[in-house]
Amino acid sequence: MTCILETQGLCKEFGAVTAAKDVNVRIHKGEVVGVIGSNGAGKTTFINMVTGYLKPSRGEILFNGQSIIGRTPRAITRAGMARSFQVAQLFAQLSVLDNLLIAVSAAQSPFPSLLAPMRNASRIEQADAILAEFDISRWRDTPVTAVPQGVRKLIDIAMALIGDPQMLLLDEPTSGVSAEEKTALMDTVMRVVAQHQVTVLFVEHDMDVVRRYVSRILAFYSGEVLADGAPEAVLANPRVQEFVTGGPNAHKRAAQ
Ligand SMILES: Nc1ncnc2c1ncn2[C@@H]1O[C@H](COP(=O)(O)OP(=O)(O)OP(=O)(O)O)[C@@H](O)[C@H]1O
Repeated sequence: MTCILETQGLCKEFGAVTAAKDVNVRIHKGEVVGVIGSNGAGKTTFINMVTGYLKPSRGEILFNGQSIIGRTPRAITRAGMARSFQVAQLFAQLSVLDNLLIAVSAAQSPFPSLLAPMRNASRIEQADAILAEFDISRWRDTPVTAVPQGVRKLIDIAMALIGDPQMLLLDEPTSGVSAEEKTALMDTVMRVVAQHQVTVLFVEHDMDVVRRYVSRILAFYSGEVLADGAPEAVLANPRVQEFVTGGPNAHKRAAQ
């Protein structure tokens, strides 16, 4: 299997707080990896370092074998690694189409000009195509403020996919989305990323979602990788049950 992303001895301290401690991870092309961990375990810190939003205190990050330490988020996106955020980063007053046109324009030009017309036929065609892939074309001309939370999440992920990345990092794609909507949302996301043959790493708190979609789990605790492997093995790991999931039947107890 070809390694697409590797971290070596990745560390991050915020004053006295250790948010990442000697994180060594190898992600292979085509994997769908779930990142789990309780609040404050270091999941977002890991994603922020890998995507250039946060400078590691120490360690190395290789994307397709090349060091990306010190590169800007924009340079990392252009190299083929895109991301979405816990809270969708959208222009709320603009229509869904206009948000996508901004992403298309940014992906086409390294220095998008404010004077260049954003609405040209080929850009609109590209934006319409991705809306159709995510099955959200009916929201095309609606301002983002008026669309449901689940659709906002899809728009954010659609924007990340515009530049045709090789790898996509999703920070809590189902946060803020109702339990009933989660499966439909993730079914859509996984269908589209499979069509684009993108390697995916996503942070998720809902173990039902994790079990359903991932081929591998990375479990974080206190800035360290506590377990890394097949979902059944990681979720059955006593330390993961103690520090991350709260026991084998925690999700059933929480629902009672
Ligand atoms: N900018 C920052 N300044 C100071 N401390 C920070 C900063 N960002 C994160 N931390 C701390 O680093 C640790 C890891 O935080 P991180 O946000 O990565 O956890 P997380 O696993 O993503 O949590 P959650 O599930 O709540 O999003 C926490 O103790 C957090 O308070």
